[in-house]
Amino acid sequence: MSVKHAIYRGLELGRSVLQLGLKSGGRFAAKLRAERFRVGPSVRTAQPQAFLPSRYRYYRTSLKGLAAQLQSAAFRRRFTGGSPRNRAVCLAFGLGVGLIEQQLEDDRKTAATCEEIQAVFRKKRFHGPLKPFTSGYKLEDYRIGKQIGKGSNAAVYEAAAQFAPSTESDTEKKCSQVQLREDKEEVETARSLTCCSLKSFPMAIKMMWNFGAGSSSENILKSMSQELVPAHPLALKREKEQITLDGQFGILPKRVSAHPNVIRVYRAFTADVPLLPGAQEEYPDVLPARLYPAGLGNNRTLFLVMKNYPYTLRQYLEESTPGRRQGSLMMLQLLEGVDHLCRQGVAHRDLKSDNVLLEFDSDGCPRLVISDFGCCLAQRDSSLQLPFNTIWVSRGGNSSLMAPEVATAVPGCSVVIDYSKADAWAVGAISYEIFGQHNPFYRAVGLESRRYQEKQLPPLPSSVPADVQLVIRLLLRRNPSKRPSARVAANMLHLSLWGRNALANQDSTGMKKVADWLLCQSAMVLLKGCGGPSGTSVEAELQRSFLSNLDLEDLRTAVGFLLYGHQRQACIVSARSSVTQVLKMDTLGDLD
Ligand SMILES: Nc1ncnc2c1ncn2[C@@H]1O[C@H](COP(=O)(O)OP(=O)(O)OP(=O)(O)O)[C@@H](O)[C@H]1O
Repeated sequence: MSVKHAIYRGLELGRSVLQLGLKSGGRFAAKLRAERFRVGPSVRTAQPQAFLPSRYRYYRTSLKGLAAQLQSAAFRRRFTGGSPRNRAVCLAFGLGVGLIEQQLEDDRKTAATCEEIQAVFRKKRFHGPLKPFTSGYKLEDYRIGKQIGKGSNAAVYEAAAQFAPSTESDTEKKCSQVQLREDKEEVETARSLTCCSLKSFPMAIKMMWNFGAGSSSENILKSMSQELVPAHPLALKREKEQITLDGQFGILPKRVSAHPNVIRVYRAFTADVPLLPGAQEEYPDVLPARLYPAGLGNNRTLFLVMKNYPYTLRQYLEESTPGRRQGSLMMLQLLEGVDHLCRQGVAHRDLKSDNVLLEFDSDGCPRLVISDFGCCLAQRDSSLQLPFNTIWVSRGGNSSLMAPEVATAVPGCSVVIDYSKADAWAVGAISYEIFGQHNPFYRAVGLESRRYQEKQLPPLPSSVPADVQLVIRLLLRRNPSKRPSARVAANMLHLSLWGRNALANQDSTGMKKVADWLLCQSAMVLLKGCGGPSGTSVEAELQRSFLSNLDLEDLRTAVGFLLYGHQRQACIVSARSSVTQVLKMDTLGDLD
């Protein structure tokens, strides 16, 4: 073996040890975090060694031991005393081990940076879009306007509080700003009409259709409990809450905290079904016999009060095609919303463009809000694993957008469906609609989530940024273990939108440049937050969401995916690259 070869082999060996080190380092990151919280919130006040978990300390000590051995006389005699080849191997191996130490130190610093940033941004909690109000637990508390939507389980009406006569509100101001920014004349006319309506009726009331739940409030709340997952803590009247918490009728479902991209239910109450506009023409069968003799509905039902949004995502996309940046921001909001739900142990299970509501921020950027939790999985233990032992267990709504692992599950005694990445898959499919294409899993294209092959996915237009195309392709991977989580996919979009410079000349192991970028980004978001209304823009909300959920491992995975995508892209663009090279990279990508 030549000296050149020997150096090469030594470095390879060192690199392998380094990679092993990084993997183990990652596994210990969570422990490291836990330990740090035990010691105290500030890293600077603790001695670096004090917050290292014991296995991590052991690991570092072993590596140090290894390095020491390398320097020991016996070791030197054995390897360095011989040929130049042995000396080269030894030198390179030592270099590898030195790199590990440095890498671990960098990792520790980056993890600490992530946690400090996270702590700062977690303190600023998001409060819902409507101003808090104290009344509103009865149907008579509201003025009800025209019908604004209808699904298979409910009709939705615009509403205003009787107890708060409408004044020049925030909604009004926002509307006029949106109107000013709108350039297309016809859209302007439609939107100003919508805005007038939103001004008079800033709320929406969803009246559930009640067939089988009976007419007692407890039974209604129990059978429609999933609708309460996005409910405000004060949504139910105190006594009702007590009955449902302590009474014989079981407990309320878990509830998710407020998030800019998840609907907030402000009030939930039961009341007698009223005869609302269009009821006898549009949904006579679900009315109680008192209102329509042939009706099959029960006398009482559940009402949910929310903010009134001017569009659903589907309606908006029927009249507009978002540009590159706006489309990326819209997709990112869905991923942030899904990640928020996942973290709280909730899977929506019925994501589609009708179940996403849309309004505009003060800059005219669409803000997306995930709504309709009627099919969600929200288990008390926050697990996203559903035992699937009989065909009577519901897999969720809308079978066209059911992730492959859900659609192909066959019931059996120890079968469990894992929903942790199912909503992220649906976001991948909806993203086609956001970028002006047919959803590949609807009739026009006709793929079936049960049996499609990834290579059958239709190409996206070249106007869609390459990173976004990569994220969509990854989200639609059949195998959930090869699919990024919503968090990782969101991180990829954040990095692509705001952190491209941090990725230049970056490899997936060293994260120092990314950590520096995170610090700059945090400072910028904090400054913007102090500067007034820009703090409530969609972009600012997204950046805060990202910074409050930082995790080194998720970030590293996102960087890895993006770098893989960039290399692949460079390979394709390069005139010299051969098809086999690109194919080889794709196989590698499939393996990670
Ligand atoms: N807060 C809201 N603001 C404005 N429109 C709304 C709101 N909530 C619902 N809608 C409209 O009402 C429609 C039906 O609402 P929703 O999807 O919640 O009903 P559903 O019967 O549970 O639907 P599904 O058929 O998906 O089960 C929506 O597609 C939308 O058009």
